[in-house]
Formats: sequence, C-alpha cells, structure tokens
Amino acid sequence: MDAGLFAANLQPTTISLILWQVEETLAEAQNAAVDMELYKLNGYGVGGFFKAHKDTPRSEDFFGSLIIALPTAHEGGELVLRRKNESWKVDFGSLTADAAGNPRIGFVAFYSDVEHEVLPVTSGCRTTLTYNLKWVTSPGRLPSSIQTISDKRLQIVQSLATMLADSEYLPNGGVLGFHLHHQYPFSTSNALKGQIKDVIPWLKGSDRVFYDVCKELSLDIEAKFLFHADTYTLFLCDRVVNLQNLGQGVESSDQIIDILNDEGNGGTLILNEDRFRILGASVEYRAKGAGLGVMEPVDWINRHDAENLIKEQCVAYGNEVETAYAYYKACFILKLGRPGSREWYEAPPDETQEEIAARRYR
Ligand SMILES: O=C(O)CCC(=O)C(=O)O
Ligand SMILES: [Fe+2]
Repeated sequence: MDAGLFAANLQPTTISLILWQVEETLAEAQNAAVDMELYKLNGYGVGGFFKAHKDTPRSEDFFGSLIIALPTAHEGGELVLRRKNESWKVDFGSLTADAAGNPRIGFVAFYSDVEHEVLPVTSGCRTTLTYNLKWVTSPGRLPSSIQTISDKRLQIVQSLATMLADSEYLPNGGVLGFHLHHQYPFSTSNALKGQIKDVIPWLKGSDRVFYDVCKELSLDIEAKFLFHADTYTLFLCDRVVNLQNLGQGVESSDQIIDILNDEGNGGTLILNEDRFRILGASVEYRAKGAGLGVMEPVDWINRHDAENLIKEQCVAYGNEVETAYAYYKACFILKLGRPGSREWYEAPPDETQEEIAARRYR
C-alpha cells in the first residue's frame, strides 16, 4: 500500500531514536544527516512473501532502506539480507512483544545494494513499513571542520602513506585500483545519463573514507565505471552505458568495447598482466589510434565480487518497475608516479610504439 493511503501512529521519539541509530551506523563516515521518507506499508498473510530484490533507487540521494516491523503476531516471514558472501536473517515474529507482553517494534536499515527477501509467513500476519533513506544534503559537501577523523580513517592514511613511501612498491610508478564497496544509483535516461563524477558527494561508508584519505594525501584519484569487456580486459568509462543496447546473445569483446566506447564517453582499457607483457606497447599504440586509452595492469588493492559486471542492472530486479535509475559497479583509479613525489607522468598522445616500449620498461 502506498504511503498516501495510510497513517502510522509511531511516536516521534521512537522515530528520532531510530533515525539517530541509522545516522550513527550507516552515515557515520559521512557525518551527514539522514532523512527518512515513508514509502509503503506491506501486509503479509499466511503464505505471503517478497521475492529477493534490491530496492529500486528513485533519486541520486537515495542510499538505503529502513524496514520497521509493527507488532502483529506471526510466525515465519523472516527477512533475509545478503551482500556479497554474507547473509543475515531477522525474525520479527519473535520480537513483537517483550517478556511482559508489551508490544514492541523491530527495525532494520541497510544500504541500497543489499539484496533482501521475505520468506513465507507460516501463521498470523506480518506488517512492515518501508522507508526510503536519503541524505539531507550531499554529505561530501559538508565543511571539513565538522568531520571527525575516525580510527578507520587514520589507519587507512597510515597504511597508504607507508605503502607509497616504500621504494620497492611500483618502482616505475603505476596504477592502483580500489573497487568501491557499494553500488550507487545513476540516471539512465538518455537526456541526462549519469556521470561517474557525480558520485563523489554521495560516497558511502568505507568508499567515502578511502576517497577522502587519498585527497588528504594529495593523490591523483578518479572514480570510474568499471565493466568487464572479456576475461583479459576491463573497461573504464565516465558515463552510464545503457546495457539494454547489448543484445541477448553472447557479444564478442570487440562489440562490447564498441558499445562501451560509444556510450561511455570514450574509455580506457585495462589489460591483465600476461596480455600486457606480451602485447603491451603494440596494443597501446593501436588503441590510441582508435581514440581509446590503455592502462597498464592495475594493482587492485581489494577484490571485486564475482558478480557479472556487465549485465548487472537492477531494472528487472527492484521492488518497483522503474528504469530511470540503475546501479553500476565503480572503482577508484590512482595514478602513481615513481617513489619520491609519486607524481604521475602523463605520456604525450602521439608517442610512437618504440617510445611507448621504452617508457614502459625504462
Ligand atoms: O517487509 C519487509 O520486511 C521487506 C519489504 C521490502 O523489501 C520492500 O518494501 O522493498
Ligand atoms: Fe525491499
């Protein structure tokens, strides 16, 4: 049932307490205020369930969902949450009353990239309210004076600084990659196809911390959309690529690269280590001729999950039929020069193949 069709008499103090907890946990790294917008009332009778889905983003400031379970007695209907290889089960049925029989509500809040489902209710009636969680202002734009340096932040600053000071780490300079932990909603409409740079103000949790730390260390960091073109090749681009333009069949990597390149505002290929060693200079020379960038193998400092990076899209999957926003996989790319200043050397676009080879293996 949509929010316009009912009223919920939760006490303002209860709501404030829940909101405070959400800010303390999901929004801790941002130090940002959160707004909760009542979205739906869900009623589940015996046999009722909600199949696995991710909540459909409805705007770029949407970052998660809050489920409040009302104290209607029921059994079954557990909420199962999954992210990467982890899962959690919440049984609101066992929480509807305290030991003295007073009614209790339960709640769960999660980031929008957490898949969740409600298992079938076996007796009674399960009732929940769904709220959209949004940032009140874009968190990245808050004045830095009101941000605290948490322990996590300090730890990342220290380990990055130690790594970069090590003269044996990337002695000729190189590229470091960080897979964003969260997915973010981007507009897919042709008129205003989302651009990756727009994600910066909305970064969540550890993604926010990592980005801010790199900026504090004056590193050359950029966010990029990340696609797997084939087993050897990753593709970076700056604009949303409309994946519906891919056919149903198995595309060749050249076709995929063409689409990514046309739609994603040009892009950069990353070859894997072996391919780069064998083909490096010649591929780079040809790609430059075709208006593409080529990046040397990236030293990824975290692993990306096994999800299919190219066809993952929430459209057929969300809690609402909505195609204007979709989640995309993204990464940070840090270009590091040689030990010392770690300042990046930007090669001229008209390098010959010999010059490229000489620069790579100098
Ligand atoms: O009822 C629940 O626990 C989950 C509801 C839900 O996932 C949704 O409204 O999108
Ligand atoms: Fe949901």
